[in-house]
Amino acid sequence: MSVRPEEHASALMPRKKVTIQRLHQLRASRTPITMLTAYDYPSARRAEGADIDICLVGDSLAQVALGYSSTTQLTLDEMLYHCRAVSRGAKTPLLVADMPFGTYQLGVRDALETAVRLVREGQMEAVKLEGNEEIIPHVQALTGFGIPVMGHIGLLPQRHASLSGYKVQGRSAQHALQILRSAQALQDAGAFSIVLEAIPAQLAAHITGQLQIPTIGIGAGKGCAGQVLVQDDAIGLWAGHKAKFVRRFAEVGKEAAIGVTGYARAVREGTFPRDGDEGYSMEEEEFERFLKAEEEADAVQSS
Ligand SMILES: Nc1nc(=O)c2c([nH]1)NC[C@@H]1CN(c3ccc(C(=O)N[C@@H](CCC(=O)O)C(=O)O)cc3)CN21
Ligand SMILES: CC(C)C(=O)C(=O)O
Ligand SMILES: [Mg+2]
Repeated sequence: MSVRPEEHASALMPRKKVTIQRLHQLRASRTPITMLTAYDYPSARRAEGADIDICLVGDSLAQVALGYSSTTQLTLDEMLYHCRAVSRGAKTPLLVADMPFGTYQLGVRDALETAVRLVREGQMEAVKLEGNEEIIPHVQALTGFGIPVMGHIGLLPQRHASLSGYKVQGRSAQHALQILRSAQALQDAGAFSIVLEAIPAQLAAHITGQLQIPTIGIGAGKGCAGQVLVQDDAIGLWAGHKAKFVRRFAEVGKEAAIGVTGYARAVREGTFPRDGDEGYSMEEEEFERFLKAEEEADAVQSS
């Protein structure tokens, strides 16, 4: 197989920062956009190493990295802490952070304050908000001040209570139309891209065709301009619920369990560490001198 010129170049040269303009080029050339979550330095390094286009510090970290029962428990300070770690590990991908639940609902001013903190303290380059018409003023204000905004429509995990769970959205003609209108309104408000979560593939493909900005799907079929997954789902590290749209491209969780149980067993069996191996030693003569020195010091003290 021949190596395409851009692949060859990327192997030799430092990768070029992914910009919003670059995302639009990818969409125009029908090259699928890759987006993946990262919650910390090592996961960000993996995203960087795989040439991921957009690195998302998703509020899914609430469940996946912090053990909360839903994303609504996450605080802005917790999100900022993870954003800083990700920004140290991923330099090339566009860095996007979810606006945590409760950090934009109180008003446009609240949204601006949150987004400014994510950019300034969290070192993020763009923010993502879940919502439809009700967030249009927020999107207009943020983009008006030059903070790029990614929309997120369809299944909105921050609203799992009012949605009665994590369910596919837009299966009726009426609801599908509402989702299309939301997408158009978000584009008009200045969003640079929109995540489409858990909606029928036909609807996602139709919305993608109607919009100028790239759509990024999760459980939305292959007709989107790009795809996003939670990294822990993609590498088989998340042991919790597996949604229908998840594919595990590796089984890291199983490997990790083998490593941890193997370590515990070896320590208990006395096979780790081995004599001489896996440790440090000093010259036998020097150790003898040490024992003698100890003896002499003890003798001086007891006299
Ligand atoms: N590990 C992880 N991956 C995610 O994708 C994710 C999170 N956590 N946490 C925050 C939200 C929650 N998400 C979810 C959670 C569950 C389903 C789910 O189970 N959906 C059903 C659909 C059932 C239906 O209506 O037909 C499924 O069976 O896939 C979907 C998205 C997506 N986000
Ligand atoms: C799954 C993506 C779209 C997300 O919002 C998250 O990880 O929080
Ligand atoms: Mg999210």
